[in-house]
Amino acid sequence: MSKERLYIFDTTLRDGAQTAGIEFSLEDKISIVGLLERLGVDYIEGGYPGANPIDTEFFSEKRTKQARFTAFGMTKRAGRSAANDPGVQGLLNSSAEATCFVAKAWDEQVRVALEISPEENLANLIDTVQASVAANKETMIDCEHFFDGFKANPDYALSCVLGAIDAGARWVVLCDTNGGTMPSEIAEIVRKVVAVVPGDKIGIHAHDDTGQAVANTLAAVEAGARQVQGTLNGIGERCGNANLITLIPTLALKPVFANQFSLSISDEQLANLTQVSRAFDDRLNRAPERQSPYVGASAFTTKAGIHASALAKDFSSYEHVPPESVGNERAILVSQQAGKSNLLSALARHGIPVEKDDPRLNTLLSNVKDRESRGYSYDGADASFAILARRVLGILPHFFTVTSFRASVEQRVDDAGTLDALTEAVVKIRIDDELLMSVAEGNGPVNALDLALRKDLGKYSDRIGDMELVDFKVRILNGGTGAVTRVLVESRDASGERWYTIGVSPNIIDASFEALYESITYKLLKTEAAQSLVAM
Ligand SMILES: CC(=O)SCCNC(=O)CCNC(=O)[C@H](O)C(C)(C)COP(=O)(O)OP(=O)(O)OC[C@H]1O[C@@H](n2cnc3c(N)ncnc32)[C@H](O)[C@@H]1OP(=O)(O)O
Ligand SMILES: CC(=O)C(=O)O
Repeated sequence: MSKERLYIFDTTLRDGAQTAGIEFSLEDKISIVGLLERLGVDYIEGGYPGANPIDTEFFSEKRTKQARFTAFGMTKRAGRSAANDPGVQGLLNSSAEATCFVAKAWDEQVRVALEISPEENLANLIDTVQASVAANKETMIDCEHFFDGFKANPDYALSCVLGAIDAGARWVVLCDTNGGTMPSEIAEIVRKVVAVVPGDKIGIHAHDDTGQAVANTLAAVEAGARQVQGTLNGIGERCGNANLITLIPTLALKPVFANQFSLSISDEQLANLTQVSRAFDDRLNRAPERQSPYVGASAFTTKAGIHASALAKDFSSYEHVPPESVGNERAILVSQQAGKSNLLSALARHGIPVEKDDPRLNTLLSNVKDRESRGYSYDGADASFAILARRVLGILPHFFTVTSFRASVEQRVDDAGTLDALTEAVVKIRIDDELLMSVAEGNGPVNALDLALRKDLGKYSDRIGDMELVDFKVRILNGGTGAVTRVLVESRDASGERWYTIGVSPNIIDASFEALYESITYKLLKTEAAQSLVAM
């Protein structure tokens, strides 16, 4: 059976640009087009030429290679022709291949917000579509407030859809502008529209004000709409738009949709999904949501021992799709919720072979659970787990011994009252029979300790030369007098690998030093493995 085509329309650069706190530069826009083309969407709505200098420049040339480059704007204003409307002409004279004009489809809103009659609004819509079609643009109408308008006056809302189609629009997009419509209402109204207009001319644009934009979009598709609009990671006005990063894999992988529809997105492009979503967050300078469907770091992660045991036998036990289909990874964590299956999986990841009936596994498991009850948290500190495991299994090489360390912070106030801080750390270590002492100044005690510890590591110095501390997080557990401090250190080296180590103590300096010490130990373990490979 041949499949029906479903079109993906991205509005990250237009509705997404209406997100509070997000402003795209020209460079951002160009780079985001690159991400969208890696995914393979059909349409990229690049913004609103004429509305601001960046969008106008963006539309001065064609920015897409495969996707239809689409310009957004509003229908012509009352009292002038489309030819004399600079806003409409801005779109028609742009490099866009397609245009998408917003027109109100709720008669009440036409009277209140535009202060014109519904008939005049409809005439503006029709004139604008005709002008755009005459300019050779693939033309779309976004029917603003369509669902609320349909509930209030279905005849008027439908007359906007029919007027646009008769005037030559390729698509009419039904917008849940206020984002308050329920999936069952969306389905019912879309069914009524596709009873009079072919579904392959109808699109859906849903906002997420009740957290149901994706559900509303899927309901519209099931009811007959054939173009879906949305944004990367669901950004957009107020609570955002339908999240394409959730919609695309659902449409591509879930049999209820995949058996009926084909998309422009290939399996190879779908496997870029996680990378695209994370690269987009990077560009927005924000951390990716761990629990995002399909692409979050936790999307295919399990902590529970019972689940890890079943996953080891059959991945589909706790995975609704294979993680690699969307470019994500499976992870089985070690924590208080773990069983031996979690340990075996984590040990295998670190290249430590242990049999399931090895009695040392029970010792390791009780060690993990005991330490977690004291504040350690190994699910975020995999490198510390590798060190603990090697220690308990008796296979941790002895690199060096810290014989003492000290950090001091001195505040000096000069005669003018200016405060000057001096932070210094001293670390003494023993390597074989050699005693080494390093002193360093830093911008805080942890920085000074880190610098002192790494300053002279004797025969190991050249093995840690490329590592650096990337992030440092402190958390106080159990407030009050019994408080302990948990420190998580993130490190990386020239290979690009990042690793996480943890320290716990009532004293923040001790906790930090433990995490720093383990970070260096992990790096030495890495290089030890590399050296033994070279020696082989
Ligand atoms: C539901 C949506 O998300 S629609 C997308 C909304 N996006 C944006 O507005 C972002 C970009 N917008 C802008 O930069 C500016 O609003 C501009 C450049 C488009 C217009 O700026 P201004 O000319 O100063 O108008 P302003 O923004 O104050 O008001 C919008 C005007 O358009 C009119 N208008 C709104 N929708 C439409 C429409 N579909 N068709 C015709 N006119 C419309 C309004 O009645 C109002 O007219 P008025 O100035 O006579 O009162
Ligand atoms: C056009 C649009 O973004 C809306 O109606 O929500």
